[in-house]
Amino acid sequence: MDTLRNSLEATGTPKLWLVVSSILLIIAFTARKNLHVEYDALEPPVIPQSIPYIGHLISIARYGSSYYAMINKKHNYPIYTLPTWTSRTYIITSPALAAIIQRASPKTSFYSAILEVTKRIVAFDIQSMEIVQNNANREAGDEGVMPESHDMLASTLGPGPTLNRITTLQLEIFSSTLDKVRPQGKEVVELHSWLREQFTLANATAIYGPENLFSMNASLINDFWAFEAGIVPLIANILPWITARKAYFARERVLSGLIEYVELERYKKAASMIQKRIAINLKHGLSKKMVGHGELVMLFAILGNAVPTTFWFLTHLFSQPDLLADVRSEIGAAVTVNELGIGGDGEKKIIHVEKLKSVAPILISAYRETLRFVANLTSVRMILEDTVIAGKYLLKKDSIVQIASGVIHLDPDVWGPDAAEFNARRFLQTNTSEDVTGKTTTTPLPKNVPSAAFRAFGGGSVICPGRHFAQSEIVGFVAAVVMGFDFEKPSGGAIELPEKNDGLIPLVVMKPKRECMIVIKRRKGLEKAKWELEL
Ligand code: HEM
Repeated sequence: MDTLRNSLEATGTPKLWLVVSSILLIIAFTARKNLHVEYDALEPPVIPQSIPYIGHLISIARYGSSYYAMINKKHNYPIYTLPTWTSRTYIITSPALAAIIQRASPKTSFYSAILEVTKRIVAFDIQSMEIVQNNANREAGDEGVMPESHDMLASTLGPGPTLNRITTLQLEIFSSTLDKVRPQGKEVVELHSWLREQFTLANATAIYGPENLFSMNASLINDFWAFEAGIVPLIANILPWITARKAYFARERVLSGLIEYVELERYKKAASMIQKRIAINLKHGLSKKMVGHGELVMLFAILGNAVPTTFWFLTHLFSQPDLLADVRSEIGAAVTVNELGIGGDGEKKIIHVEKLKSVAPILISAYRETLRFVANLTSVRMILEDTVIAGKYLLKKDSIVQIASGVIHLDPDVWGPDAAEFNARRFLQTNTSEDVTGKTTTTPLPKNVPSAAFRAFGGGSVICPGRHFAQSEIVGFVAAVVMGFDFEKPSGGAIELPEKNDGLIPLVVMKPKRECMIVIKRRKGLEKAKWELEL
């Protein structure tokens, strides 16, 4: 308890694992009798824990996703059971078993697993939870908040004119915000914060319209990221106004902005996917206030992974000068040049983002490799009925299954002996068919790697619907930065790759361990160029 007090006094916010472990320890000793869990001999092997009932929970809170890697190093099971509190979680580390679990089945459910977490993220009230949980697993057809919202997002964010409209707008906004970045001399920026600034308003404007909450009140941008940084303690929900003080009050302000957005019907100027989403929620009886709350999880989905993915994509490119030169030369083939008209100064250079798919295979391969390298999000499902998978593992009703993407992404048996290294060319293939012999293109998966092994966007019926948008915006943005700017260390020379933080609970793509200060400047000889992104 002294340690807990010291930690509180030193930081104002205690470390989550300390709070969780202290509280769980007290409850465990008082409620010992009710916590006994029987295991069936057919369940996956049980990993013993050092402290009864709570050992794994404390370790997950303390070591985050690296705890799964630690267990894997010791046991190397394709699936195992982690006893947790009054139940168990099954952890899958084999792509073959992941493929079985992510297949649509009435015995497993994504929504039953995530809606409780969503409730804690967005602070839904009890009535709203009843509404969103109603028919979430399509027991009675396709009506209900979750089925309708899922189908609508899958269609509006799938390839086609609606997606093209949002992407075009997003790229236009990036072109104009990047054009305003004209560093004077040796301008030093913290890269992650700089990217948050570039993405937050651009995404919100393209998707939530010109009257989005951040355009109406710019201070909410910092509040959104303060909420995001404290999302795990908010989900733990143990006196969050004390244990996650900064995030809790920042979320209150963002929620007020979202409620105002809905009440004043500012969404009427938003992209059609947001208009439709809000219409579905209102139709099913959510109050305007709770519809506002619901948009917080959407903002989190849009921004939470795109920003850190862009961070790693850029740092990998700028820390390897040879790779950077290769990528610049590839992107050059997707650029057309126009002289600026009267009053213009320099050249207008247009990067054609769709064209990058065919002319810039190393760039696209490096994007996928970045995702493999840093996306350690676990896919979760709830087991709705006792079920046996692969003919031998019994999974018990009401348990959670997690697919440990971080472990699968770095498994040498799946990706080869260099699995732990970043290889920008991993997703390249040389065509052998007669018409295009010798032409190098990007492949979704290297030879012999099963599709369930690339887990950045999850898989199965709930695979991330934003993946097409994410690729265009991230690849487009990175292409413009690479062509227009140079990054250097403040002390000079190529930047160093920051260390990944794998010690957090994996709700989003990994973040860097420390701040990453860089000098940003326009490329020599191209200082006056105006870069534009077109789909
Ligand atoms: C690099 C960027 C991104 C990554 C790595 C990512 C990753 C993921 C993952 C892992 C899931 C869960 C799938 C599963 O468990 O099988 C997911 C779901 C989701 N993502 Fe993304 N995402 C990204 C960008 C986006 C963007 C830009 C949007 C919106 C425009 C978006 C919208 C969603 C939504 C709405 C869901 C929930 C799907 C459902 O309810 O069926 N994501 N994403």
